[in-house]
Amino acid sequence: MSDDANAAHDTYDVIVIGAGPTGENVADRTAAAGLRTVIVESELVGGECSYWACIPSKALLRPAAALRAARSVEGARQVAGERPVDAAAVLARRDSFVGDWRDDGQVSWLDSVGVELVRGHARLDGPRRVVVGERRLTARHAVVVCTGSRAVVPELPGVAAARPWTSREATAAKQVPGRLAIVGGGVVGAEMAAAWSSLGSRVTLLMRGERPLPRMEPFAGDLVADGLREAGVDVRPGVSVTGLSRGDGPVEVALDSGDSVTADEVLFATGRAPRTDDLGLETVGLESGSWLDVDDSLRVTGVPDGWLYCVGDPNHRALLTHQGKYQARIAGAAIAARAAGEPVDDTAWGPFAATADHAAVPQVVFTEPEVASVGLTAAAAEAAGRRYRAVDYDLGSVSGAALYADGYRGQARMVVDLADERLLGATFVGPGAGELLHAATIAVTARVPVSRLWHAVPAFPTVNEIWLRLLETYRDQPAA
Ligand SMILES: Cc1cc2nc3c(=O)[nH]c(=O)nc-3n(C[C@H](O)[C@H](O)[C@H](O)COP(=O)(O)OP(=O)(O)OC[C@H]3O[C@@H](n4cnc5c(N)ncnc54)[C@H](O)[C@@H]3O)c2cc1C
Ligand SMILES: NC(=O)c1ccc[n+]([C@@H]2O[C@H](COP(=O)([O-])OP(=O)(O)OC[C@H]3O[C@@H](n4cnc5c(N)ncnc54)[C@H](O)[C@@H]3O)[C@@H](O)[C@H]2O)c1
Repeated sequence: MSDDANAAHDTYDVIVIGAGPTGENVADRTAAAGLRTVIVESELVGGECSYWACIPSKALLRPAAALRAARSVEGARQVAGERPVDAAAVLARRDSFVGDWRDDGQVSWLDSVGVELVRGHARLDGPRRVVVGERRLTARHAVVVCTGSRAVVPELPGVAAARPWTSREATAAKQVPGRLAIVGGGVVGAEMAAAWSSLGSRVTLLMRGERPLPRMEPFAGDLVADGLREAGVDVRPGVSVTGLSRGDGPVEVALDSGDSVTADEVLFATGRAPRTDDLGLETVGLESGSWLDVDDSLRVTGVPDGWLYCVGDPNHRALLTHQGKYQARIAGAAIAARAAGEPVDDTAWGPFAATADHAAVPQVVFTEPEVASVGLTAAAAEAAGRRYRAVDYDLGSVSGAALYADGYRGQARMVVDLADERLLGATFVGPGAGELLHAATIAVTARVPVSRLWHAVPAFPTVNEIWLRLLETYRDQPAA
């Protein structure tokens, strides 16, 4: 092939960097719109979510949840018995969910939707240009950064020699450590404490704040802390790690209280950083290693001609797979419309605006009890200066919950905007609460008036009857 032919071959309509769930979805959308699309991946097609995050973590958590569900119903309890999960079988099931860390299945899918794959580390090299090893790719319409995030480990004395786990090792470990210390009480810390304690580790959860899950309603963190303690986790709020030491044996984790914790492994679950270093951002006037600001059509702000997009974790809007995939659908539609010279109206809630990122982000934390939330918490509504009312109800007191599990314990809250009596947010905590969430997501997204929610009748006897109780409480008990 002549040099000219090679150059033409490496010109695409759209170049996507990173084949995690968000990159795959952008590429799928632009290819479906008839745009010649290439995706570049430096590790495994499927990204963090498929191999070291969502999928393996949920695979580790689910068997213990199933066993607890059986044990919480008289009649089934007697058959389920007292034994813990079979750790080897749980790890083997996890391995099968991650395809033994091989990406053949996802590569075939890319092929089936007409997206070309280039393996290697991509770097920007000026406007619309991307370099991958020897290959130089050029984009006619858009380059989309979908590079995800990585775990942040704080720089503490002795941390490197302690060989700490991050979320990667915590989701991929092949052996159950006898003792596991976890630093950080966010979502990863809480879920991994639940998972590894169910697999037989003696877990100590160290957190600086009062309770786990500090961004959620306080009752959520309190109920999760109770659940973890009942599962045998040593939950220690209000402590900071000051240093670590490790020789050939266990690791010693020193605390500001003067105490220390001895463990076989230590996991740092202390937040994420964007994978935007070593990406050539400086060649297009952006700061290397920074989170990338985007508009609602996911275009990076401050880049002339609007050819650069960023979808998923590195735009820092919501570090969640489903939200990144939503952004991918929006960005894909906007890229295709702009490429076709069609007008892109990015009015809120239109096809080219990721408006839900600002108003209705759902999340489920798969601990015992589960936490399911969408929209604003009461504290966030307060901080946003909204006139709101928080309505609380004991989730365990609805008939559906009593039938679902003996002694069902849980709590629900809805946050109502008093300006127009529509939902701003909702949180449900309890066994299986994740499955309650989507009705709330629809109510918050569609801004359904409370008066109309009265007509949305929950089936009897399901846990969804909580909606009726929350609405009755809102109607019958005037705000304090
Ligand atoms: C332990 C854990 C559990 C989680 N559980 C959930 C959950 O249950 N539900 C949920 O919604 N979210 C969950 N998350 C969050 C979720 O994993 C992320 O939000 C999601 O993976 C983001 O997708 P992404 O496509 O933006 O990035 P990623 O999945 O990180 O994919 C990015 C891809 O880009 C590639 N890449 C990076 N730089 C380059 C480059 N320069 N060149 C080429 N390729 C590159 C990477 O190799 C990677 O494959 C969890 C996170 C963690 C850590
Ligand atoms: N089920 C899910 O939806 C799910 C599961 C896991 C992760 N995720 C996503 O992944 C992202 C990352 O999760 P994460 O738990 O790593 O981050 P996070 O930001 O949720 O929590 C990190 C916690 O570590 C604490 N921390 C930071 N530095 C510390 C230090 N030096 N010492 C002690 N504590 C420290 C922070 O105060 C915070 O509470 C989250 O944004 C979450 O949305 C989602």
